Amino acid sequence: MKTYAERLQAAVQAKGTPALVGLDPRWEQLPTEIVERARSAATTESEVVARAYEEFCRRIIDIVAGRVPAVKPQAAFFEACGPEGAFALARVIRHARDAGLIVICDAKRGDIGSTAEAYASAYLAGDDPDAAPWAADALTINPYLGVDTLEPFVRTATARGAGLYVLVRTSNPGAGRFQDLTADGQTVYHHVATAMEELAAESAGEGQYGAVGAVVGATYPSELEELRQVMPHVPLLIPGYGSQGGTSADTAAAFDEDGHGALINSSRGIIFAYRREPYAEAFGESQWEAAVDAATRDMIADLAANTPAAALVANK
Ligand SMILES: O=C(O)c1cc(=O)[nH]c(=O)n1[C@@H]1O[C@H](COP(=O)(O)O)[C@@H](O)[C@H]1O
Repeated sequence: MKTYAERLQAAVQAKGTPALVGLDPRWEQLPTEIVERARSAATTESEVVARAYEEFCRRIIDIVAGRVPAVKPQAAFFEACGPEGAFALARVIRHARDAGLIVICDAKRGDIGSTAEAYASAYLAGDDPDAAPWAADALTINPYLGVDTLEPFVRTATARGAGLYVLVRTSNPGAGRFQDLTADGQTVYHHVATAMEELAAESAGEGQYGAVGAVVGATYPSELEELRQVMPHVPLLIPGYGSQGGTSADTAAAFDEDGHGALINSSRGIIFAYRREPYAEAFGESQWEAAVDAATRDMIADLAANTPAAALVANK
């Protein structure tokens, strides 16, 4: 069995980019053709929405699978349409895995240890897609309940070759209200980072990166720089690029000199590219898939031009 870090590194190297496409389907922004097809095929409103989300995400996966190493389905949007949404999410994850992509399920779970165990076995399939019903390679985790609640996730991840991304310094405007509080002379996020580094170093073995990753927002570049120093064994997931204002240069400190160590996520900026310039003018809604492809290529080029991810292209 390969570890998550090994599989991730191979996927990033093969595609030559750390770009991560976020699958955040939003009803009001879906192309009309998809909405209409779903309406004609389903009866209840939640069936219509779930069917539309599934088709939209499958088609995005088909476009980006040749270009990027990973996708990040956002569970919230699927959960919002009830049981049909849960089935749709499971099928979208499968489809992405069948397309050879690493799948990070963004469900931000976290609970007392015995409950965390159930979450871990539900989501963390790791190397074997049949090992869990939501067959993800990795899962986002909320660490607020304490390190003991992370241990069941770490055990399952290590046993199955799966990964975790623990919220350390989030991208939202209010992130600092709790995360920047200081205790024992350090910020709360710094304490969380120190604990994640210990867990990652334990699971890294001989390798540079472990199974325990961290989420750090692109919208806080100086915190990102600090956190990369604190967590040398921790693979990073960086949201906030694009729609939230983070730039490629803001993410540069996340990478090692070979261009590994971080995935940079963009969700709305890619999947709804047809709704914003320059893609709206160039493609429009009728060519929304071409807009997705162009926005993905532009993001890949931007990361290669302004971050150490350039080394991935050179070594491809
Ligand atoms: O865990 C995450 O992915 C996450 C953490 C964070 O600090 N900020 C953040 O935006 N996210 C997620 O990343 C995605 C960002 O979407 P866009 O702003 O559309 O690129 C959403 O699915 C968010 O839930």
